[in-house]
Formats: sequence, structure tokens, C-alpha cells
Amino acid sequence: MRLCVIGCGNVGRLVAKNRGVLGVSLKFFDRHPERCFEVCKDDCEVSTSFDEFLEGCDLVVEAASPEAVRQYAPQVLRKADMVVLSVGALMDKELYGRLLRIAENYGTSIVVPSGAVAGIDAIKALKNAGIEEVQVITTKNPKALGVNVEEKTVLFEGPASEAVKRFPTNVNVVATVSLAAGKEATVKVVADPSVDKNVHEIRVKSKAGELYVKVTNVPSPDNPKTSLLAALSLIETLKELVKKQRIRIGT
Ligand SMILES: NC(=O)C1=CN([C@@H]2O[C@H](COP(=O)(O)OP(=O)(O)OC[C@H]3O[C@@H](n4cnc5c(N)ncnc54)[C@H](OP(=O)(O)O)[C@@H]3O)[C@@H](O)[C@H]2O)C=CC1
Ligand SMILES: O=C([O-])CC(=O)C(=O)O
Repeated sequence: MRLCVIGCGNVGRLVAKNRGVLGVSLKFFDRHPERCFEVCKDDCEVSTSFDEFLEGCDLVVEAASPEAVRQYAPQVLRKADMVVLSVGALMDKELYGRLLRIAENYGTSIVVPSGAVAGIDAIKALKNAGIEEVQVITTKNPKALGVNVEEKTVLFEGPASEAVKRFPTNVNVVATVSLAAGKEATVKVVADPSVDKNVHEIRVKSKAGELYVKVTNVPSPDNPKTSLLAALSLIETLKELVKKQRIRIGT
């Protein structure tokens, strides 16, 4: 199995470290090829041309940016299944519909890991009973959100589709929650100088009950915006995709 990864940053590096566990050969692509050469050493391939990168891929992982999803997903899905981390891109209804049509025509799939949140299994299940309300509050240190504030400050309140435009690499989770719920989440983004974790609180009201999930994530050492849990969730998703599972846990 050849796993092809777009993005040689924080998450790409963790995939490379877990190569042995996954038992795959790896190929990388990034707009900074030097980052890929550093990630790979002599252990994997690096492509500097995207067309060449796509050749022979069994599964493609996007760990780059929402822009990379817009740029590359249509081409990828004509050839292979694609795991998408920059889920915010899928809040664009036109792109979402277009990608699903391509996947349908070419027999491929888009896979969205739970990423930096928990409870996606229950939200999907609750959808079957009817979801009335979905809210997400994301609180991070101002540095992670790219602002300079001295006290706890609400930076944004509004729908998920707007939140992902304002914070494209900080709140992909609100897109994942919205897609799982089949309903756009209302979102609050808070910068708090007193926190050193990436905190996501999810509230769902449904006919089958209410859900409240709070994750207090350790930021990745190399990229404080991205929680370590997001990369670990990807690794777990990849294990399920590349290895035949004798038991599957969760929805
Ligand atoms: N679904 C979820 O729950 C979560 C998703 N994420 C998302 O996962 C993605 C990866 O995160 P992380 O590894 O920490 O990010 P990094 O910024 O550490 O690494 C991303 C790498 O991809 C490169 N890149 C970005 N856009 C493109 C492009 N269009 N073409 C080629 N290369 C590109 C970046 O270059 P450059 O530095 O120039 O941008 C960088 O080298 C991010 O979009 C992040 O927001 C993160 C956390 C949770
Ligand atoms: O990692 C996190 O805590 C959340 C994040 O950056 C995102 O959803 O883009």
C-alpha cells in the first residue's frame, strides 16, 4: 500500500514517524519540498510535481490547508480515496457537492477523521433521531489564534461556514461537527491568555437526548494551532483504512 501525503508540516511528520505501525510506503508533496526531504530522510519518496505525486497512490491524505483541498481534491478523487483534515473546505457547498459527484463517478471516497474533537460517533447517531441545535465553543491561547489580547476575548460568534473562513487553520473541527450533525453548528471562538490548551466544547440538543463534550487538548509542539489529538486521530483512521480490521469499535 502506498500512502501519499499532501503536507510535510506538523501532521505529515507524525505520519512519517508512524510509518512502521501503518506498514505502508510513503510519498510526500508540499509547496516547500525541502520540508518533505527533512521529514523523509532516506525512508520515503518526495515529489516536486503534483501530477507525478499522484501516480501510483492507493490512498491520499491531505494534511496541508483548506486551500490544498480546493486545489487538489478534485484531481485526487478521480484516482484514489482521500482523507481530509482541512475539513473547513467542505463547508463550501459548491465544492462539497462537486467532490461528492466526482467520488460517485470514480468510485472513490472522502474520509473525515474525528480530528481534534470527540463525540462525532454520538452526533452521527443522534442525527437519526433529529438534531435541533449544535454549538461549538473553541478556546485557544491568543498566539495559536494569531491575535494579541491581554484578557479573555470572544473573537467570533456566528455560523460554522463563516468561522472556517475567518480561522481556516484553527477551527476545522466545527466543520467536522456540522457534517456529522447534518446541520451547521453555531460557533464561538475565544482567545484566552490564561489557557495553554486547545479547548473545544460541543453541545447538541436532539430528540434522543443532549450531548456535551469538552476536550482539553495538548497543542502540537511544532504547531500550537493543531492539537496533538488531531494527528493521533488521523493515525488511528489510517490504521483502520490500511489494515484489515477484525473488530471495529464505535459508530
Ligand atoms: N480536522 C481537524 O480536527 C484538524 C485539522 N487541522 C488541519 O490539518 C492541516 C495540517 O495541520 P498541520 O500539519 O498542523 O499544519 P502545518 O502548517 O504544520 O503543515 C502544513 C504544511 O502543508 C503546506 N501547505 C499548505 N497549503 C498547501 C498547498 N496548497 N499546497 C502544498 N502545500 C501546502 C504548508 O505550507 P505553508 O507553511 O506555506 O502553509 C505546510 O508545510 C491544517 O489545515 C490544519 O488546520 C488541524 C487540527 C485539527
Ligand atoms: O487542533 C485543534 O484543536 C483544532 C484545529 O486546529 C482545527 O480544527 O483546525
